[in-house]
Amino acid sequence: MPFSFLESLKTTIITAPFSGGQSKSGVEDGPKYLLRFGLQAQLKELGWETFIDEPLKGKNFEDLKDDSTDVFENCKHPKIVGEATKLIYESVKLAIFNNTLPLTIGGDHSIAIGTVAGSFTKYPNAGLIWVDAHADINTPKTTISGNLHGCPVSFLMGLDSEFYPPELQWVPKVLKPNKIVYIGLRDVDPMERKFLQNLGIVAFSMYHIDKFGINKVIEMALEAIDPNNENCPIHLSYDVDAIDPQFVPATGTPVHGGLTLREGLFIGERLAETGKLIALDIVECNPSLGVNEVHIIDTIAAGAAIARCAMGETVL
Ligand SMILES: NC(=[NH2+])NCCC[C@H](N)C(=O)O
Ligand SMILES: [Mn+2]
Ligand SMILES: [Mn+2]
Repeated sequence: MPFSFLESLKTTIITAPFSGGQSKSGVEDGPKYLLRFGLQAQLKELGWETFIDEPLKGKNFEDLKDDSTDVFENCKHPKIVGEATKLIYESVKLAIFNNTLPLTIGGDHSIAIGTVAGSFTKYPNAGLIWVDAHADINTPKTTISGNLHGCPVSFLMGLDSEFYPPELQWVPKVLKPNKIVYIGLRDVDPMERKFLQNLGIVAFSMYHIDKFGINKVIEMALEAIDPNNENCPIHLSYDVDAIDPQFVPATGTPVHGGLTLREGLFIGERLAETGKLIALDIVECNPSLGVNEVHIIDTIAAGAAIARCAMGETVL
């Protein structure tokens, strides 16, 4: 039975118009564009009862990005990242304890600090599937860019926690290394690679997708986070830059050699089929980075299609 963790098909679309985890502006418009594209109506069409929560409403995080004092060591904007992710955390918790599936639409990937902390509070044995060109497991100590969207996984695991900015010390360390699996990696920093190796984190890069095919990779990913078949729930955190920039050009840190659009959507479809999805994030759609209208539409359409596929468009 699809979506076995839900009493009925209910979702809370949580808007996370936040760009403070990186330096390019425009990614805060992702939620607006996805909604304007008709995401809510499309999910209704699939049979979902939809609610909307806007936890960052009335906040002026974009203006606060100009505050040059909001730095900690080499981390940029820890104050606003701390505040925004906490609000998102509360919203995801509320949605998930109300038996709705939180669909959080970003915004940059730093927001996953809040979404994963929220979903794992209800489902501590959940597994996290991180679809991304990047590992996002830098710590405030290892980050080269200083951008916190490159660090959410480390905060959720509590890596290098003695170096955390005060505003991010609230983050519960909910994630164990054997409960995350990556799909789509192709741009991993040297220190990130060390973490993956030392912690034994299972990661399927583009190499593995070429070698085994996407279906086999997903089977192996599912097995990695739930080796004893204990019906572990799944949180899917989907950075659209996992998909090749020829299909998803309007994103902040594009990397060539990514998933085809079909491979990217198949991940969603296959996870819908498991019936175990309990939370979903779609992040890093940045309409401002489209060179033309087609780039913007392709990117937003892909973001919406990922959500629909993961929520049963093809297999419900
Ligand atoms: N969510 C993302 N797009 N992250 C990109 C991170 C890139 C790089 N590894 C960094 O830490 O800055
Ligand atoms: Mn990425
Ligand atoms: Mn990411």
